[in-house]
Amino acid sequence: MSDLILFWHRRDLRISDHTGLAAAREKSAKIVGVFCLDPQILQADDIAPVRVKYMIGCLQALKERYQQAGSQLLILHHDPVLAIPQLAAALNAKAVFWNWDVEPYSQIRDLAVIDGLKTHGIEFLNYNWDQLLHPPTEIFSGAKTPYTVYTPFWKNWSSKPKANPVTTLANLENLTAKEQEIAQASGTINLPSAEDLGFIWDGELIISPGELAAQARLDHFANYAINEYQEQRNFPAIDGTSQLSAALKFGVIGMRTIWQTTIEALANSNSEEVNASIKTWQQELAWREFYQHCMYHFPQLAQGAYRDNFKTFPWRNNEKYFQAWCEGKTGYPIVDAAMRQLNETGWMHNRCRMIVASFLTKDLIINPQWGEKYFMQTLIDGDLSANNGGWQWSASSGMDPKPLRIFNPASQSQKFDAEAEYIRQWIPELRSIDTEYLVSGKIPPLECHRVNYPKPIVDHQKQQALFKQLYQGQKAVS
Ligand SMILES: Cc1cc2nc3c(=O)[nH]c(=O)nc-3n(C[C@H](O)[C@H](O)[C@H](O)COP(=O)(O)OP(=O)(O)OC[C@H]3O[C@@H](n4cnc5c(N)ncnc54)[C@H](O)[C@@H]3O)c2cc1C
Repeated sequence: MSDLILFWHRRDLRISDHTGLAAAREKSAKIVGVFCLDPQILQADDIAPVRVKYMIGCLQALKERYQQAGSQLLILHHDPVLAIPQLAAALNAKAVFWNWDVEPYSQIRDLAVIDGLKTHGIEFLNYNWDQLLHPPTEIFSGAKTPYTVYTPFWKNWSSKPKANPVTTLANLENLTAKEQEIAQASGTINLPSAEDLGFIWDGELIISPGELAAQARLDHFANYAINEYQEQRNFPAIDGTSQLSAALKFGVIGMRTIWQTTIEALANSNSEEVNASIKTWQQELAWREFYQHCMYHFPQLAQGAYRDNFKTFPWRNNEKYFQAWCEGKTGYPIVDAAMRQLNETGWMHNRCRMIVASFLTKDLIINPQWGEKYFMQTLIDGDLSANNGGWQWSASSGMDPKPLRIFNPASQSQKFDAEAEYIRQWIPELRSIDTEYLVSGKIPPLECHRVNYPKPIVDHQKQQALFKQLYQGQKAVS
């Protein structure tokens, strides 16, 4: 058996601050990366072309990083359950390493890959939780159960010491010429483009792919916006958040690196306000981990409502309303601006994600799973755990202890887009309309007609009353 370790990348598209790669490096210098384009994932109906384009860009960057380190990244386009063990066996690899993941599909697939490797007598190592600061097997309540409420989770999670970034790989050994031939004969291919795979995204990528770009984004955020994050993160017209979500989804930047940056920022801070801002950002990072822990411990979340009274909720599911919501044509300016930002860029501000999700579920009374899926079909950062967590929170169907949360689109606009800058940015036909009308959502019908903008498709007051009535009915039957 050779010294070769194949490192199977999935949501860890980088070589710096990578715990799984560091563990492999302790065993051998001959490490070759492999990424498998999984047809079962790519053929699912919840894939966003913009996300595939970003991922392919990250794979291109990862290829270059491997080359700089002296090795290479192999690409497969096949069922990994078969392709990974076959490639490892053909190359006579000593072992296959990868990082563990919380998603139900990944866990089942990984166990099947392990079985395949065992039949070839190939070692494997999969216990690193590289994408999290604390694995879901580490944070439990006093009763030794997983947390279902964020605040006590945060208290426990934040009190634990965090690991430092690990050393970046260098001076690796590559495959021999003979092994290159074997790899090719075993199904490795050149990296296809997103278009080759059938995913067409005509727009620009608003987030540059690759670990160097992610590091630059983190540095920029840590130098500027992090200091005012607590105040500015809520205003969608302001560039006040990190926009690191896509990089975090694909593991293009290490969590330890991010956390260390926050510790350095705290050390350099000279005011209580800045400290509070940095801590608020740390709490957002913890929300990400909370939702991943929840998905690991409660995989049924991926199938629908967590709370019993939402499992049989009588959603109205009006297809026309849903279409209007998707297209940003509901007649509610803040909702429409947000949906158009999503459709045009593949990203949406967090405040607006909450507004549109509340609107879909509480005003249009549409099953949150419809919205969750549409987000997955359009978001550059679409991620099962974070998306599901966000939708269950907004629909009140999840673990959030607050029983019912209904956002009023008008008061959300008045608070967070008081000058209607965000609305005007994303809805060009409304640029000439008075701010007061835009933020209140009460555009006179004649003005709507003049600029060819729809009148509100539903009445917020009536719909929220109806939703509450349906909710009370459900409580009574559950
Ligand atoms: C209905 C809904 C759906 C969502 N879907 C997704 C999704 O598919 N993918 C996704 O990454 N986030 C999702 N979020 C969470 C959040 O909106 C985004 O992570 C955030 O807007 C990304 O922007 P940012 O990187 O500038 O965030 P920042 O404010 O800079 O936060 C830093 C990082 O913390 C994490 N984070 C922040 N807020 C949350 C949160 N509420 N839940 C989980 N993680 C968080 C993200 O990784 C983010 O990049 C969703 C939220 C809602 C309400």
